Amino acid sequence: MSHTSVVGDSAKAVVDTGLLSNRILGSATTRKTVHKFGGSSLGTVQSLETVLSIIDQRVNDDDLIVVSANGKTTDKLVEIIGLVTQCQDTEDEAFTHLLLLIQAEHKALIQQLLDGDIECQQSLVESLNADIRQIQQWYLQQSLLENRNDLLAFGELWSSRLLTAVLNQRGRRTVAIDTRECFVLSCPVKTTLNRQRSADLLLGILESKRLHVLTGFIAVDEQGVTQTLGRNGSDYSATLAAELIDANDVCLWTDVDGIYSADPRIVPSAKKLQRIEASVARELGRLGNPVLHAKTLSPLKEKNIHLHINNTFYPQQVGSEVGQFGEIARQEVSITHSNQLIGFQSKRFNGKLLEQLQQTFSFIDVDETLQQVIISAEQAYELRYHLQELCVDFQTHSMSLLAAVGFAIRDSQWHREFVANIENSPYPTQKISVNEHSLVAFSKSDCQIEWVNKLHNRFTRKHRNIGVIVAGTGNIGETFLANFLSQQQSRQELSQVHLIGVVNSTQAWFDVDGLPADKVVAEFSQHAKPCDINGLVDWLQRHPFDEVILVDITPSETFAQSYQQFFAAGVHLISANKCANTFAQHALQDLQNRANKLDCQWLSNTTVGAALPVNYALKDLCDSGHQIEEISGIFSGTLSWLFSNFDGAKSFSQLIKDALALGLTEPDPRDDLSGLDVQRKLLILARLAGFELNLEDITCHSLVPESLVGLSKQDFLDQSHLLDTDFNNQLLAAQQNDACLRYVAKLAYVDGNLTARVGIEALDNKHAFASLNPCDNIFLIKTNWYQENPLIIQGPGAGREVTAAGLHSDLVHLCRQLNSKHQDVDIKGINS
Ligand SMILES: NC(=O)C1=CN([C@@H]2O[C@H](COP(=O)(O)OP(=O)(O)OC[C@H]3O[C@@H](n4cnc5c(N)ncnc54)[C@H](OP(=O)(O)O)[C@@H]3O)[C@@H](O)[C@H]2O)C=CC1
Ligand SMILES: N[C@@H](CC=O)C(=O)O
Repeated sequence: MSHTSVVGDSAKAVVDTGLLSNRILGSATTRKTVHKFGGSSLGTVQSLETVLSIIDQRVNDDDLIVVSANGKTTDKLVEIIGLVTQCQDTEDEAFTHLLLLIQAEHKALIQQLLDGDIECQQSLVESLNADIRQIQQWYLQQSLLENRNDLLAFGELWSSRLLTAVLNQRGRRTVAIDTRECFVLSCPVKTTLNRQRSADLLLGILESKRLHVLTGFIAVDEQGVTQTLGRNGSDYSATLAAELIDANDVCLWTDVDGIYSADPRIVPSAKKLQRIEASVARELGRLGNPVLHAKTLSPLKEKNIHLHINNTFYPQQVGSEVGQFGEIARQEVSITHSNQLIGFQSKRFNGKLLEQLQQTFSFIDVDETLQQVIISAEQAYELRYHLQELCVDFQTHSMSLLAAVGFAIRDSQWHREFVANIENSPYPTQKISVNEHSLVAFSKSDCQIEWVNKLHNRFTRKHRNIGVIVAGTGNIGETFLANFLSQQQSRQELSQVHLIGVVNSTQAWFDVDGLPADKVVAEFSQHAKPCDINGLVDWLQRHPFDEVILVDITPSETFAQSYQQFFAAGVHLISANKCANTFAQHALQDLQNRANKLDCQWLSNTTVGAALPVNYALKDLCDSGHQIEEISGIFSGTLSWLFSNFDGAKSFSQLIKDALALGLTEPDPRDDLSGLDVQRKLLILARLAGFELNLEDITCHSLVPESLVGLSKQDFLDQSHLLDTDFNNQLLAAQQNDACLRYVAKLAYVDGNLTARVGIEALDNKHAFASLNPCDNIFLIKTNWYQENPLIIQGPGAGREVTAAGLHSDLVHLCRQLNSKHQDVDIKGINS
C-alpha cells in the first residue's frame, strides 16, 4: 500500500481510503473492505492497469477482491446460449465465431498483461483452451443448455485467474477463489445464501497474508450444482462476501461516478449524492435505480456495512456512499423515474394468492383495491409464466413511475408538495403510493423527461448542502464561531449551511455530520487531531458536500500561499487574512484567474474596514464608470483608537496593550504600528480601483523604531515603554498647533501620475479625519464626478464583533450566489 502520510493517524484513514463516513475515524486498523471490479473495469489492458494501480494503492491483504467477467464476456456467453436455444442445428458458424472471439480476446489479455512471463502465459492459455474445448464438447453433445450456468461461470473464472496471475507476477501473493467452493444457495430461485455453511467454507479457504480474488456472479446449490446470481450478480457476491467475512465496507469499482439525485442523462442539473442513507438506497433499488439493486443491498442491512460506488477511471473522485449517517445526509431528496414497468391486473389478485406471489416476486406496488401488481419489465416475463402455470387469468399494461425518494419523506413537508405537484402536472397519474421513504406516482402513460426535470428542480432547489470550514480560532475566529448558530437561524440563505471543520495552526476537528457551532471552541482541544495544511487540502478533496467554503481567519502567509490548492479542490474562500490580496500583482492575478477558471468564489470584504462596505462601494463606483482620483483616510482601527485616546493621560505603550486586549490590533501590534496593515489596505483598495501596483510602491512611515523590530511579540510589549517619550513629544508639538496626530493613508492619481503613501501626520483639529470616534475608520473617495463633495464612508473599522459580522455578511453573499448557481440551470423546453 502506498500512503500519503500527512496528518495524524485518524485523519490519515480518511485520506487513504477516500471514505466519507465518520465511523472509520475510530477503527482504522480493524477495517476490512471487499472491492468489486465490474466488467467495464476489466475489459482492456489499459483498464486492467488502472485496476492494478487501485489495488496497489488501496487494497490490503485482509481485504477481498471480487471480479466480474472481463468486458462483455458474459453478454457473449449469453448470446451463445441464445443461438443454441433458438436454432440449435443451423448456427454452427455463428457459434464457432463467437467462441473463437471470446478465446482470442482472453488470449490477448493474457499475453499483454503477462508480457515477459512465458511460463505463466502458457499455463493460463492452456487452461483457457481446455475450457473452450469443454464448451465445444457440450455443444457437440447438445448438452450446452443443461450446462448453461457452468458455461456462464467461465467468464468470472477466467477473469479471476487472470487478475490473480498478474498480481502474483507483480509481487502480490494472491490466490484465486472459485466461489462455487464456498457460496452455497439455500434457495437458488431467490438466490438466498446458506450463510452459516458459506461462511464456514469461505473462512476455511482464506489463507493468511494472501490477497484473494473471488469470482463474482456464481455459486452452487445445496447439491453442488452451479447457479448464477442474476443480473448484477457480482455486486451481490461482493456484499455477500462482506457479510461473511464481517467487513466494514464494500467498494463497487465501476464506470459511473455514483448515484445521482436523478438520472443525469436526462436531468442536467442532477447532482451526485455522496452519502445515501441505507434505507433510502434500498427504496431507490426497489424502485429500479440502475446502479443500486435491492438484492445487492440486502446483505448489508443487518451489519451496517457501508457500500461505496467509485469510478475506476477517476479513482481520486469521491463517489457515493450508502450507509448510516447523521441528519445532514438524511436531508437529501432524489427523483427517480422508470418507463420499464408492467402492471398486471387480475380478479384473483387478493388474499392468499397475493401473499404467495409477494414471497416470490419483488413487486414495486401491490394494490388489492385495483387488483393490480406492478413489477419491473425484467421480472414480468417470469411472473407471466408463473401465473400461466397457476392458470390465473390476467391482463397486462405498460406502466411508468415518477417518485421522490428521501429519508422519512412521508412525514416531511415534501409529502404535500409532491401531491400538489403531481396533481398540477400533466402526468396522467393512476395512483400515488405513499411509503416511509418514497412518494410514488404511477401512470399508464410514459413519464416524460420534462416532468422528471420539473419535479427534480422543485425538490432539489433548496437542497444544496454547503459545508463551512473555519481556519483560525483566535480573536476573530472565536467570535465568528460564537455567532454562527444565531446567524444560521436568522438567515434563510444559511439554512443548508453546516459547520463541518475547524482548524488552527496545528490541529483540526472535522465532522461531516456537522459540528456543534455553539460548543466548538470550548470542545476543540478535546476532539481536534493533528493536522497541517496538507492534511486540510487532502480532506478538502474528499468531502460529501455540494459546496465547501473555507473561511480564512488566520494571519498566516503560508496559509494564503495554499489558496491555489484550495481552489484546485473546488473550495470557495472568504478571507479576513490580508496576505493573499497583497501578493505581488502577477501572483494575485494568477490566483484570481485560477479561482475563476475553477468556478470558485473568493470574497474578502473584511480585509479593509472590517464590516464597512468600502470594498463594495469602490467596486460599484468603478463599475458605474467613475475614474478614481483619490482614496484617502484613516484605515487602521487600532491607530485610530490609539491616537483618539492618546491625550497624555495614559502612556502610549499602555494604550497599545489596551488595544491588543480589545482585539483591535493584528496578532502582533507592530503590524499596525509599522504601517504594514494600512499599507496593505491601501494596496487592496488601489487594486480594486483598477490600479496595478505592489506593496513596495506605497511609501510607508513606520512607528516602530529599528531597535524594537526584531524582538519577540512579548519582548516588544515589555519594552514598548521605550516609545513613550517620542510620542509624548509628537503629541505636545501637535497640540501647540491646534492639531492632532493621525495615521493617514493617501493614494492620488493626478495627470496620469500615481502616488501612494501611509504615515503619521499632525492634522488640524478641524480636518475631516480629526474628529473620529476612537477606532473609527474613514474612507474618502474622490472621482472625476465626486470632486468638491467626495464620497465618505465612516464607522468602526476593527474589532471582534464588527469583523465577525463582516465575515458573516460575506458568508451570506456567497451562499446566495451558490444557491442561485444551482437554480441557474435552464434547459430550453424543459425547465424554462
Ligand atoms: N482584529 C481585527 O479587527 C481584524 C482582523 N482581521 C484579520 O483577521 C485575522 C485573524 O486575526 P486574529 O483573530 O486577531 O488572530 P489571532 O492571532 O488571534 O488568531 C489567529 C488564528 O489563526 C490560526 N493560525 C495561524 N496560522 C495558521 C495556519 N497556518 N493554519 C491554520 N491556522 C492558523 C491560529 O492558530 P493557533 O491557535 O494554533 O495559533 C489562531 O487560531 C488576521 O489576518 C487579521 O488581519 C481582519 C479584519 C479586522
Ligand atoms: N489591526 C487592524 C484590524 C483590521 O483590519 C486594524 O486595527 O484596523
